[in-house]
Amino acid sequence: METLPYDAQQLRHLAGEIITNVRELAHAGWTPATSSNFSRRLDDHHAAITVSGRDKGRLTEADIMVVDFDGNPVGNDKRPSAETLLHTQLYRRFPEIGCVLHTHSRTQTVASRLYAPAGHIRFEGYELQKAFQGNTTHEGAMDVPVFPNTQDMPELAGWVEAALDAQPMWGYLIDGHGLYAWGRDMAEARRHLEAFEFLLGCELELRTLKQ
Ligand SMILES: CSC[C@@H](O)[C@@H](O)C(=O)COP(=O)(O)O
Ligand SMILES: [Zn+2]
Repeated sequence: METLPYDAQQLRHLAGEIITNVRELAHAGWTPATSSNFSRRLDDHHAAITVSGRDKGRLTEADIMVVDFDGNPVGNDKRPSAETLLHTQLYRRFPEIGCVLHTHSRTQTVASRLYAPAGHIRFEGYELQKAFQGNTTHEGAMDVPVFPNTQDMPELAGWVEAALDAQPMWGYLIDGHGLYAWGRDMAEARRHLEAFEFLLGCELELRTLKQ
């Protein structure tokens, strides 16, 4: 029998966790038309990630595959998410990161369009800023980068890398595309994702009300 370079039992556990959580995100309408992708760190060299193009609301174990941190399939010949590099760059750079979530909600997409010219969106004075790991107060500003969209993943990953050099962050937007958020485990990454969604929604609503 082939010996796999990762723990197959752990993969099954993480795949189950991805399937359950992503089904909930899909039912919230955050993964329209097969968009979005999701991953968990397996170990120091491998991640479990969604196969490209699958309906994220109906994932099964067959829709989760293993890649190395260069984005190459390991132990399978499936096609990993088109945006695999945006996941693996985080696992490679931050050993503490265990989960990366990418969604395409309407709120995220509209906000990305509105704030792309500024290059960031600022959250200031929200109690929910404390949902982000390390934040202990609503005081102070939190800038979430908004990158241009491109199909050139190494280019996009380069912009993300530069932003990570400049400031601690738990997520970013891509113009006309969606949101990336991450955390040490699934629960933390989801908390961050939900906090981003809520705060972006508040900013959009305030903009409308103020007009
Ligand atoms: C279906 S359009 C969205 C895709 O182009 C992409 O942005 C996305 O989020 C999903 O791509 P995938 O390759 O399935 O991981
Ligand atoms: Zn996407």
